[in-house]
Amino acid sequence: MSAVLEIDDVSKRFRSGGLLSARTVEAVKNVSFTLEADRPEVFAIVGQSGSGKSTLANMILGSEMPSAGRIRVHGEDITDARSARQRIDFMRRVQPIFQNPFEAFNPLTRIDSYLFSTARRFRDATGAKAQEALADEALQLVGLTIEEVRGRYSHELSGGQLQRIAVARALIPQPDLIVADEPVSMVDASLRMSIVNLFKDLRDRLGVTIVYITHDLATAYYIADRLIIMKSGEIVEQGPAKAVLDDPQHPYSRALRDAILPPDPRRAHEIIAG
Ligand SMILES: Nc1ncnc2c1ncn2[C@@H]1O[C@H](COP(=O)(O)OP(=O)(O)OP(=O)(O)O)[C@@H](O)[C@H]1O
Repeated sequence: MSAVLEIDDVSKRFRSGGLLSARTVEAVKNVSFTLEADRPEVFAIVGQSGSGKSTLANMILGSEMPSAGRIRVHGEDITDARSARQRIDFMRRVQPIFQNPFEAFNPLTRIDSYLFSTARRFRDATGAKAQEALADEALQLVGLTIEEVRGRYSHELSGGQLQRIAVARALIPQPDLIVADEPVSMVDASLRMSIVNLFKDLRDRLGVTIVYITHDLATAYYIADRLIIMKSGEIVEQGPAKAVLDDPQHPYSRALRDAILPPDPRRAHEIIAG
């Protein structure tokens, strides 16, 4: 069986500055890892600000192209030119969750219409009834119902509820890979744990592989099966999340861990809940 995701020696360089002050930033350098299809997991990409996490996420989502290396989703090279049909198929299989749920929804647009249009676009649901049924099914997977959401606008819902709805929207296309970039950092501490647990639940109940991008070692310790730790675009350490964070080998990972995790990291859940 092919891998859900193969990142093969991927690098990304950006040119910035003006004509006279042009410089090149190596945001991601020679990163490789594979997420197997027969083993759904939460795979964390951990690092401080500027370590290249979002650039890597954007390349997995196809919104940035690598400067070098290959990215394959189910064996298909997404760095190759693709037809519109292939692009839609890719978007169905790989769904993003972003940091700020308030920015994910236009305040003037009813929240339910996002779910209905996703059902129309990715599941060919043409009638209102079919769209509602698919929206409700996805909302129930995240602990909500269509009754709680129908006719409402983003300002009428909490950050935690909106992030659940963003996850529900991402589930409608029935993806096998979700790329979540700092999905709990803008959610109230009191609701953070429930969102974090939701990702574990999607892995276990639906078999969805989650790429979880974070600067927060406590949530990574709590939910990730495996992780990579990035510094200045490079992987400095990788492996099973708990083994790496219980006994980090690289000085950078040790410093990160000592700064963020409690002396007994098994108490990470206390930090997440605030
Ligand atoms: N479009 C761009 N043009 C120029 N430089 C960029 C661009 N995008 C990112 N970079 C640079 O690449 C490096 C990695 O940035 P990136 O946003 O991927 O890091 P990050 O780990 O996600 O950080 P954060 O957690 O702050 O979002 C940084 O030095 C950043 O300034």
